[in-house]
Amino acid sequence: MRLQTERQTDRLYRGTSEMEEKGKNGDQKEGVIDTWKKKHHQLWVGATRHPLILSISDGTIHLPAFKRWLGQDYIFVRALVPFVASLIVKAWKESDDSSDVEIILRGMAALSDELEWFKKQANKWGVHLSEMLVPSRPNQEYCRFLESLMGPEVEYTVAVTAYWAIEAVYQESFALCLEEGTRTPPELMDTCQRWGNEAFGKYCSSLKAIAERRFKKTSDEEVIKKAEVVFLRVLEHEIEFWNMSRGDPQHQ
Ligand SMILES: Cc1ncc(CNC=O)c(N)n1
Repeated sequence: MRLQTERQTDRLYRGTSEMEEKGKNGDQKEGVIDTWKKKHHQLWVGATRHPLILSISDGTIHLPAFKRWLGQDYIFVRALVPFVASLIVKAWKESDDSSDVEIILRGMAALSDELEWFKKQANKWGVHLSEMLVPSRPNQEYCRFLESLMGPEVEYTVAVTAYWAIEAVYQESFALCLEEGTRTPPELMDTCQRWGNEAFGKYCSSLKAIAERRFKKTSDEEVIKKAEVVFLRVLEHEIEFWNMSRGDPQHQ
């Protein structure tokens, strides 16, 4: 069963080998993003090695926390769809490389599959995804932040950096839970596979390569500064989102 999920997800994210080469090249030499990851190491680790993720990987996760995360994340992913749609519009209008639209479109297609996956998971765990489900404050704030990035005044370079960061945090977080020697509960493996799988890792690399290519081409330092701020905001929102799922009372 798990193998099937893996293959499905793999297929969703797999691009042409040309796209994947671009992804690999993005990893080769240190770019702007790797510099930021080092410069803001604490925040990066805070978002990608959060206690909630560590509790999955060591098997001590509490089921209510997982269920809270599941319901809230479904709300978030629904809000991610119009953001990615706005990014496609920006790529189409502003990008110098026509493969960008196709790369982002694959992410969009994967979100459609993902919403179905959430419904199945909700069923499995007895989580109700109806209108009854109230978005938590950190979730509302994160969704509002996404909305602020959808306007035409936000540059493609800035928005694609945000998209990369949103996806990369989940990829790195859940990939940790799949590492050898971890004690991830078997019933949570499909969740960890969803974002931790290698094909999704490559997909994130191709988004990173787009951002890096844009940084190289721009002569506007302000845009790079704005992208860095957006990168930091994503990390902060991700940390608050994990905190909320964990059930920290001040984050409800
Ligand atoms: C809060 C949050 N951040 C990132 C992701 C990953 N993107 C799409 O699924 C997610 N599902 N939820």
